[in-house]
Amino acid sequence: MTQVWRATLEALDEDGIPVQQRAFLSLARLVGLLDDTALIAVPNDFTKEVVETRLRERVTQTLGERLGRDVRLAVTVDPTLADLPEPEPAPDDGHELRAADRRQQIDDLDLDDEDSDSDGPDAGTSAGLPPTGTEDPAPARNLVEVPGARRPRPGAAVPEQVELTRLNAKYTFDTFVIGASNRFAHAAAVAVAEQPARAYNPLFVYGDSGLGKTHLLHAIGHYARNLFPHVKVRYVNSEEFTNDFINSIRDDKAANFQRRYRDVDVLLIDDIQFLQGKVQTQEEFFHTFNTLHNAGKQVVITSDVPPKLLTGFEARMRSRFEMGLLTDVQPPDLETRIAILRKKAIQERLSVPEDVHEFIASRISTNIRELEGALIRVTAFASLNRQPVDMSLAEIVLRDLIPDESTSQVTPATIIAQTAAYFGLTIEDLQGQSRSRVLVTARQIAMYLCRELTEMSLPKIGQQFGGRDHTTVMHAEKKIRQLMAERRAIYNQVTELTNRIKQQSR
Ligand SMILES: Nc1ncnc2c1ncn2[C@@H]1O[C@H](COP(=O)(O)OP(=O)(O)OP(=O)(O)O)[C@@H](O)[C@H]1O
Repeated sequence: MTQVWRATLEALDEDGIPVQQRAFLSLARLVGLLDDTALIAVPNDFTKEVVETRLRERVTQTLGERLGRDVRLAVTVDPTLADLPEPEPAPDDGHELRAADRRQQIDDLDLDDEDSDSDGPDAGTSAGLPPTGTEDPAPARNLVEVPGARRPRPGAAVPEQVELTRLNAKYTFDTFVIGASNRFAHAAAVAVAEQPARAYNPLFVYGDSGLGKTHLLHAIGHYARNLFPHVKVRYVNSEEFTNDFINSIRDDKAANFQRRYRDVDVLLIDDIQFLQGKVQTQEEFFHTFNTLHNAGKQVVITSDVPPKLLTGFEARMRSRFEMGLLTDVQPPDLETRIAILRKKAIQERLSVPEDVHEFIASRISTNIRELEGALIRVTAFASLNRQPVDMSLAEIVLRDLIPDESTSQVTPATIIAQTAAYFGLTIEDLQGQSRSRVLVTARQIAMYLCRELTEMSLPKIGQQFGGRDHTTVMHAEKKIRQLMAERRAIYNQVTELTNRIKQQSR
């Protein structure tokens, strides 16, 4: 596959393809072929748009020639392609710096990540070129099988025409720690995956933010697909469902939309509370739900509250949600929190002594996302300072950690305003389209902090930043975590900024 793609690019080069367009193609990977459809993965929506519009014809023709048959292109976004190897860490830059110095620090880091912000066509880099991608072809991950498609091999994928969606590879039952707080929800989720539509239908899982609902949904999808390779699974956040619905009306593609959601065996719908008050979308979901349920297809729903407390929903909808099994997830007890940290440390290959796990688990009790965030902070600090992870280090890093209750007062407005002030930028800068290195990094830090310090969903955070896509927020979170582990300057900046925001929000 790699060779065919390389040959295609070489042929396009020889053909005299403009350098800008060539640069976009260097970010793309040929990840699979199914019948006459070639699946191309690109790192962001902007590259997808360019490949699908300006480059489609040339690529289709050249690739077809290399393969000796006619092909069609399907382009999918895989944000992991945007992850670039980083140069060596910068020296210690200290804490007390002015805004201009902080911007300079980012500029000095030699980050090559302008691609990370996958927004509109006017969002090009200063040179008008996308950055170069990694040379290794990244496998398209977590592609979910769809009607008529064969089960994808590892590293291969299925084309978009027959529908394709994503599951997070990390969210499996294997990586899910069972404790008293989630035992019932876990057992119900396993039962549903083992017997879609025959165990409990719908399965409705509710509970506060960061307690593993999304994790369980994805795990159901993975496990069901492993057991029944031909099962068609679709995971969707209810905000994406809403956007998809609105777009389908706008583009007159209602039939496509209905096929996408009704022609599945297992529909996993996350955070249903976001449909609150959206009358038309609810109506559409109601029909989707009924169609699937009547056809003996599985529906799994998550929410922050039980159906009875879902305000802004019609009674007929709430009663549908109660037809199957209701289960909640509770904050984990201390033992479960420690077990989650242990598992996370093993997963991320972090060496963390037992007393540090216990210390972190004792400090953070109500949100597993925060628990993981604290572990990452401690280990990142240790690696930056080339120190072993021990209690005294953990105490220093978590000293300023303000108890959970206060985090609910942190708003995205505070985060954006504080981040702008910290870097000497304007709020419009952070919400706008500029892709200078400093702005991209500052924006990513603000997105990361929204993810860490608020309970907002990815799409909601994206909206706070000029209507950016949820994948941009996901990428920002990952990027900043990675930078914090590798760059002392970024670690210091994020820590200092976090403290300011928390002080401000007290
Ligand atoms: N029991 C568990 N074992 C291991 N990891 C867990 C567990 N529960 C949650 N996590 C981890 O905690 C993080 C937050 O979980 P998740 O996103 O599933 O929460 P959520 O309930 O869907 O939150 P939200 O309502 O904000 O979307 C994820 O990284 C997830 O993998």
